Formats: sequence, structure tokens, C-alpha cells
Amino acid sequence: MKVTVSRKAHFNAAHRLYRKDWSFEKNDEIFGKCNNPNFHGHNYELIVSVNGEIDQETGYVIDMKVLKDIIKSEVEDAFDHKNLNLEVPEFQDLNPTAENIAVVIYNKMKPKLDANLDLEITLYETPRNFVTYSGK
Ligand SMILES: Nc1nc2c(c(=O)[nH]1)N=C([C@H](O)[C@H](O)COP(=O)(O)OP(=O)(O)OP(=O)(O)O)CN2
Ligand SMILES: [Zn+2]
Repeated sequence: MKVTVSRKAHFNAAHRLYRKDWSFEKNDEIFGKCNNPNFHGHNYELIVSVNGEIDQETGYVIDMKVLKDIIKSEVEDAFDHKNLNLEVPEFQDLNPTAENIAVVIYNKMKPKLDANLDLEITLYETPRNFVTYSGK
């Protein structure tokens, strides 16, 4: 019997959407106001979902405290109050779109979980814009 355990978290961060190998005009055409060279910020809301079998001894799929600690070390400590383009190594050469941020979060968290657990990341960039990634 598989059950999904989810935990919400949040971080705020600044970013700029652009490609270093495009002109300012091309970046402006594609990314518009998100290409502001002075950056802009979002209050990101995160839902981390872990799916797996219930351990018959503990009744847990995963201890929520363990999940909380992994989110803190891999996401909050790394991204919160940071400029993603300038301060987070994963985005030195990767555009920090919501899609790419979700994939980076997945790739940081997956190795920290038991291999038999499935992970899904839902990331809200704004209250109306969100993406989901589950490694597929
Ligand atoms: N596919 C994607 N499209 C866009 C992304 C993204 O990550 N993936 N990101 C942005 C910008 O980051 C932009 O800052 C989004 O903010 P905004 O346009 O203000 O968001 P809303 O549309 O939700 O705001 P409204 O209040 O509805 O105007 C753009 N596109
Ligand atoms: Zn943005």
C-alpha cells in the first residue's frame, strides 16, 4: 500500500531570466520584464511529495522531521534570500526559470531519500504560476 507524504516550504529569492549568449534585445523579446538586469524577486512556495510503502513498524512512509531537515539543508539554506543567478552555483549557466528550479530541487533532494521512495516537486513562482517535476 503506497501513500504520499507532503510537506510545504517556502523561500524568497531574486532572479533574472536571460541567456548570456543572447543580445539584450533578444533576451528582452523573449523574457520581457523578467530580463530586468537589476533582477526581481519571488516568494516561492514549495510542495515536496514523497510516495512509498508504509513501514509496518513505524507507520511512516518517511519521518516528516527527516523530510523537513532535507528541505532545509538542500533548498532553504541554499536558496532563501539569495540571488539565484549570482549566488547559487547550479544557476551559473542555467536560466533560473520555475521549471529549472524545480528540476534542481529534485536533483538535490532525490539522493537524500531512500531509493525506494518516489519524489515529486511542485513549485509556485507566483500564486497563479506553478510547475511540477517528478523525474520523468
Ligand atoms: N514557463 C515559464 N514562464 C515564465 C516564468 C517561468 O519560470 N517559467 N517566469 C516568469 C517570470 O519569472 C515572471 O517574474 C513571472 O511573474 P509575473 O509575470 O509577474 O507573474 P504572474 O503572471 O503570475 O503575475 P500577474 O499578477 O498575473 O501579472 C515569466 N514566465
Ligand atoms: Zn521572475
